[in-house]
Amino acid sequence: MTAMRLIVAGAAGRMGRALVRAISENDGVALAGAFERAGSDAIGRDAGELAGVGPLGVAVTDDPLPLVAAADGALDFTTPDATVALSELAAQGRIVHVIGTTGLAESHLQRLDAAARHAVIVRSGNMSLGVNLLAALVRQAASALGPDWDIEVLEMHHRAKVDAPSGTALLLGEAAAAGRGLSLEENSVRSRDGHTGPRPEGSIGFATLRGGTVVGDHTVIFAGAGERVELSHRAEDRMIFARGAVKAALWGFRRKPGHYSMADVLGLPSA
Ligand SMILES: NC(=O)C1=CN([C@@H]2O[C@H](COP(=O)(O)OP(=O)(O)OC[C@H]3O[C@@H](n4cnc5c(N)ncnc54)[C@H](OP(=O)(O)O)[C@@H]3O)[C@@H](O)[C@H]2O)C=CC1
Ligand SMILES: O=C(O)C1=N[C@H](C(=O)O)C[C@H](O)C1
Repeated sequence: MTAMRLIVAGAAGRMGRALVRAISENDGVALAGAFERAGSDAIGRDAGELAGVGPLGVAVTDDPLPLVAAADGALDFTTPDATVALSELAAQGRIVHVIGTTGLAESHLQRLDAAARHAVIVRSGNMSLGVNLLAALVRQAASALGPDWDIEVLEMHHRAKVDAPSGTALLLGEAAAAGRGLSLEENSVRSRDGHTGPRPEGSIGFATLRGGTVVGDHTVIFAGAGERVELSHRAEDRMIFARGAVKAALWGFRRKPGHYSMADVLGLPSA
């Protein structure tokens, strides 16, 4: 069987390098290209050397267009604007676009939906098996525990993370809201400061911590009268996300265009 040809966006980034490593360890996929932001110091360097797996004969470029034309899929953990631009190329090339990028606004999501008419988009705020299982458990707990249990989502990430709450925290919030039959948008409290007044009934709160090199910690707290239930996930290695992204690409290969989630890939209930 011929390997699925994958390209990596943001190949010099923290996740980009993990993605190149994940591709190099999986015989079902092959690295067909790697690109970075124009002006990046990584342009011209070998993607395998950047990733620490030795030379792979794939130089980092700054032009995704010819790469998309010769690929079956793209793995993309970059920025919202870069992701939307790549989704338009993925639609033209009718390829799989696996998106891990977080911090997307409604306007970005609308453009991804448009691209998903022709591309197979698999997008998730967290590509790990553990977090997607956690989301299913959170949904179940939110439904079983009932409205007098307050829900708070706590997350901590490394000092370089630029968006908050994390994509995972929002995914877990969506799962909790689905379990309660609520809209997250209408019930979330994303920050607190000063005289906030008491906690609005039925709200889902978010708290964000940043520091050091933390890969990603998430806890959903169900706080009842006199007791608490806490469901947690701790990511110890970015390879869990990268291997999940490769799995998503293989799942999406030759599937019909659409906007899918990691829950679809893993066969788990989605929020
Ligand atoms: N869904 C999931 O499972 C996970 C999602 N993430 C998300 O992935 C994203 C990236 O995270 P991380 O790897 O830590 O961040 P990094 O900043 O380390 O990597 C992002 C890379 O993308 C590059 N880039 C920026 N613009 C473009 C462009 N137009 N074309 C190509 N490359 C570009 C950056 O280049 P430069 O630095 O030169 O600007 C950088 O090398 C974040 O949104 C993060 O939240 C992270 C882990 C898991
Ligand atoms: O930026 C990160 O690092 C991570 N981002 C994702 C998120 O926003 O949830 C996933 C993971 O927690 C790491």
